[in-house]
Amino acid sequence: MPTANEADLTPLLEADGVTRRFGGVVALDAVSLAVREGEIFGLIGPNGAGKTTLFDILTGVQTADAGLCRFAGQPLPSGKPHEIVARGIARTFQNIRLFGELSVLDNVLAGLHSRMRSGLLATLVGTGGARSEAGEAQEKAMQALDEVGLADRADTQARHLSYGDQRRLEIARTLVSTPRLLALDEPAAGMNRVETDALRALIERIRGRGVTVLLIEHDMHLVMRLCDRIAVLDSGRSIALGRPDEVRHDPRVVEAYLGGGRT
Ligand SMILES: Nc1ncnc2c1ncn2[C@@H]1O[C@H](COP(=O)(O)OP(=O)(O)OP(=O)(O)O)[C@@H](O)[C@H]1O
Repeated sequence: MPTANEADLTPLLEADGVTRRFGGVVALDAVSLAVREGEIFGLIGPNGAGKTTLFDILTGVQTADAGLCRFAGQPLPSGKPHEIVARGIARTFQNIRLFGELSVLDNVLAGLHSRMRSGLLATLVGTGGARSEAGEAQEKAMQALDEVGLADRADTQARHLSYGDQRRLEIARTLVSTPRLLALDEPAAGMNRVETDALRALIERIRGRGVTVLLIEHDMHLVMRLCDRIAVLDSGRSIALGRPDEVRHDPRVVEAYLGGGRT
């Protein structure tokens, strides 16, 4: 049972009975969870558990067959990623999606242009309004790069960044939309321990600014140290939810990870 204090915490993002099928595969089977404002919430589970599918539905990349998602108490539009970004949810993807030939700064600006009033063409042509808007965008992009520790690499081509830095650049791209909730899909994938520790400090800094963080992650060392609460999915069902120390010792979780030789 939640304590009185815990019950008082308002959910920011809710999934309520979310179901998704692919032919005969039930990727999500009436999954419900609530991410509270200001927390770092981890979504874990063995391969194929349904984590990415849930992430995709919460961020409008896929639509649910049944169930509802709410953000700040309002139903989330289904299958409309741009509207969802406008509501204050930003996300990264499991596979890095950068423009390798563009500079680090331009990669962040590319994320901003879609939201600028003047649009990319006016900015390139250089109309007055577009110029001042472009100046603001540049400033915002540099702030985001500073926040992730990449300001000194602004002119470097993205493809020359280390893997860990590319992942941090992806986070910078999301920060320019000043999200209220940041959803990170396997942010530590492919990172070494030093990079992962830096990532953990970065995510804690972002949360320190009041941003709620939801992440999918396979790196248990990171998840257990970083997250306030964790939900565990297995075969499309939510099998456990709680603080890291509660989840770690839950027999259903141990079975999900170790049963059947899965990792
Ligand atoms: N586009 C699709 N078409 C058919 N089946 C799919 C599709 N996307 C996901 N699935 C299936 O749905 C289930 C959940 O997949 P999902 O990718 O959400 O799991 P996951 O927990 O993110 O796994 P991983 O940790 O390996 O990324 C799996 O059985 C998967 O094969």
